[in-house]
Amino acid sequence: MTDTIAAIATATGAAGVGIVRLSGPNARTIAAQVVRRSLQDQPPRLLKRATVYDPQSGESLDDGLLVHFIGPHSFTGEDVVEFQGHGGMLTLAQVLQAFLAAGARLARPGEFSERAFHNGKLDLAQAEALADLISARSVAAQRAARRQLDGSLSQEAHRIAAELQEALARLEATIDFPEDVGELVPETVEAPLGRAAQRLERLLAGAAYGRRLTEGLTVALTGAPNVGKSSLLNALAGAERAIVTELAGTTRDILAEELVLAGVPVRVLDTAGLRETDDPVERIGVARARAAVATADVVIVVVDATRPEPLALPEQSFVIAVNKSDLASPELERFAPHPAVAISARTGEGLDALVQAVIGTSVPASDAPLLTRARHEDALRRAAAQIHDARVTLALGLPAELIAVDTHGALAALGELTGQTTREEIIQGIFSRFCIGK
Ligand SMILES: Nc1nc2c(c(=O)[nH]1)N(C=O)[C@@H](CNc1ccc(C(=O)N[C@@H](CCC(=O)O)C(=O)O)cc1)CN2
Ligand SMILES: Nc1nc2c(ncn2[C@@H]2O[C@H](COP(=O)(O)OP(=O)(O)OP(=O)(O)O)[C@@H](O)[C@H]2O)c(=O)[nH]1
Ligand SMILES: [Mg+2]
Repeated sequence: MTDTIAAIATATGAAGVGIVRLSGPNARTIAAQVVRRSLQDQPPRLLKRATVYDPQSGESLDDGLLVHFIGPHSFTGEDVVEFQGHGGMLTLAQVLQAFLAAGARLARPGEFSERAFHNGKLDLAQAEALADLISARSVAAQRAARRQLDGSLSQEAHRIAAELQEALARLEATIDFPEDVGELVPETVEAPLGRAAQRLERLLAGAAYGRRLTEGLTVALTGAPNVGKSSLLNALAGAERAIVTELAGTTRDILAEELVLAGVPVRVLDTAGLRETDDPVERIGVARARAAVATADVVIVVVDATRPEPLALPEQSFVIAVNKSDLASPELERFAPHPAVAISARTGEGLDALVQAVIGTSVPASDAPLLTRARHEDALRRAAAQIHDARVTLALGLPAELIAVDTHGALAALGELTGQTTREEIIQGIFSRFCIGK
């Protein structure tokens, strides 16, 4: 029999109210033992007062509200009981212990959502959206997660699948009933395949931005001393965070700022200017600067427009910011073929262009669903490649069987988005990265 699982569903820490949640076939009997009353005469989905008792000592642990849901009409699709008690680390932990002592098992991270998925309450993309919603660090990321949770991404996947099914129906009719259906009319297969390809392309166009929204980005500022790295950090933050002076070698420690740039959560690292120095403190700062730059997703190499010096370019993706454009007009050509943007940390000129270059992708304008994970993009790229193969095969006038194989492959890749065709290990990997109680 399926285990009945329990976990604290709310964040631990000082809080007004907190929830302990149970899900599984014994949820009601376990809860009845702990609150020492039957749930028989408590209607589902209705809150009622309840006191939780320690099953060993009989001592009362907390006084709160209890609600139960009868499967399949619950979040997980199983029987669910929630106790809403006083928040705080100790009380909720004691209530949880009482449920465990009465026969529940501690839930693994993501196990409630995993059960909701297996019971058809959520598809995989929606379950991922729940995790993304919880960890969203910008309003744009939160909105993307909400849209995905609503099922708009899944619906788009279903629309694409319907086009593929239409193509397959034509193909299979000519394969199975050649004498009734006659020759394949290529256009009847090409049209739905073309529409599917177009929809996929539109989704894939927003993938880079969507992934940045959920995953965020670490950006390091680097360059010679005094070029304006700290001034740029302050300009991006819109606040005087870093110390700025006209002295070279001002910054020593790494300063990290969590910003939201063009909707994307970005951790910006200001670092010490790179130079050879005898100052032992600055030397440590320079070593830390190099280490920080090595870990960044994108590096902004800041250069002073009044004395553009030769640069050591980083290994990873980077943008050259030619600063102090208010003092000297920057010659961007000298940095070709590398991406370079003229900016002034003082006047704010060029900062939007710099942010766009750093985010590395244009911000999609439409309200279309966004692909928010590498997993989605990978599955849809494989689907698009298979559709491409199917169309080529069709154009070459090859047998319907071959076109059908590619189209089936595309459908399978597409089904990974919603979990219809996703392997169990991958599904478990996805849920194991959720937080406890979700
Ligand atoms: N207390 C509490 N608040 C919560 C959650 C929860 O589990 N518990 N949620 C957890 O993420 C979210 C709400 N998600 C939920 C989704 C479905 C059902 C549910 O009972 N569904 C039934 C009935 C549907 C209906 O009446 O509209 C069903 O699907 O059959 C409950 C919560 C956010 N707030
Ligand atoms: N006119 C002008 N001055 C700037 C600009 N950006 C920075 N400065 C000036 O350049 C000097 C150095 O700026 P910082 O931001 O401290 O330079 P840094 O790269 O952080 O220097 P270190 O921390 O020493 O490596 C200061 O006097 C700033 O006011 C700019 O866009 N225009
Ligand atoms: Mg500085």
